[in-house]
Amino acid sequence: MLTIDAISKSYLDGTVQQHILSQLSFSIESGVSVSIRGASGSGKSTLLHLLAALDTPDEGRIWFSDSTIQASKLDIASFSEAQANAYRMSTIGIVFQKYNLIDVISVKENIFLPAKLNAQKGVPLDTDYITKLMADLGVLKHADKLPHQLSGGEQQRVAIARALAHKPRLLLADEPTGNLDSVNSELVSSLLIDTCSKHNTTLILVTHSEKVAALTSQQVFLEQGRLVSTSG
Ligand SMILES: Nc1ncnc2c1ncn2[C@@H]1O[C@H](COP(=O)(O)OP(=O)(O)OP(=O)(O)O)[C@@H](O)[C@H]1O
Repeated sequence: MLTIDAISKSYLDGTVQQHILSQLSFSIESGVSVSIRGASGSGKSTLLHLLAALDTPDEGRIWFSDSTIQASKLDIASFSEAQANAYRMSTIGIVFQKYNLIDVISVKENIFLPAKLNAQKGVPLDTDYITKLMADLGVLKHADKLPHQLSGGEQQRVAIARALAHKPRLLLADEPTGNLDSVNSELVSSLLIDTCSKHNTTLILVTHSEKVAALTSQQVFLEQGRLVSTSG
């Protein structure tokens, strides 16, 4: 379960304190997909950064527990630098709006690269699992191509495979289909949601699209850093 417990975050803008997230609380069962919507500037990416331990809240706690995690629960907001690095390396995966693929290496090498780097640090590399993942996401047939030889939707499916290759327990996706047309956006979002569900990976999906949000099992809506509604 992921529990966001009364987190607040503000930034200093010149001399003015900007309150981005204010006493935000909600929780998500393991393996469930959740969409986060809200107007531009409502704090969606800020929330994802906190969940990724890339930043810390001013107040509040973030807990993550899962049957695969040895500690009873992870206290994400209180991680040391080393704990945050280990968490980002093994527990979570991230998908961005920009695919961030390396254009001089093949699709297959892109997908395997982070998993291979993780393997050097002791995270097991499961080649059969990654190959199956590539097939499920429809990119196995493109394995030897360079990223620029693929369409935007295909490139994002490669980025999703890369983010899931080390079997993260939590996948954070920040407007992953924001660059795609609506048909591709729904197709890639469905694949993302189904793949996470199949592997019991909790998915947090930031989106502006009502249609994409409707595909997730829980919907959260932020307004000026506050939760205004949840459904599902
Ligand atoms: N590191 C930072 N320093 C100062 N201000 C920041 C920082 N990160 C975010 N902000 C501000 O926090 C506010 C919320 O930003 P955030 O990116 O979380 O919004 P968002 O809901 O994801 O918006 P969008 O839909 O446009 O991506 C914005 O006004 C932004 O300028």
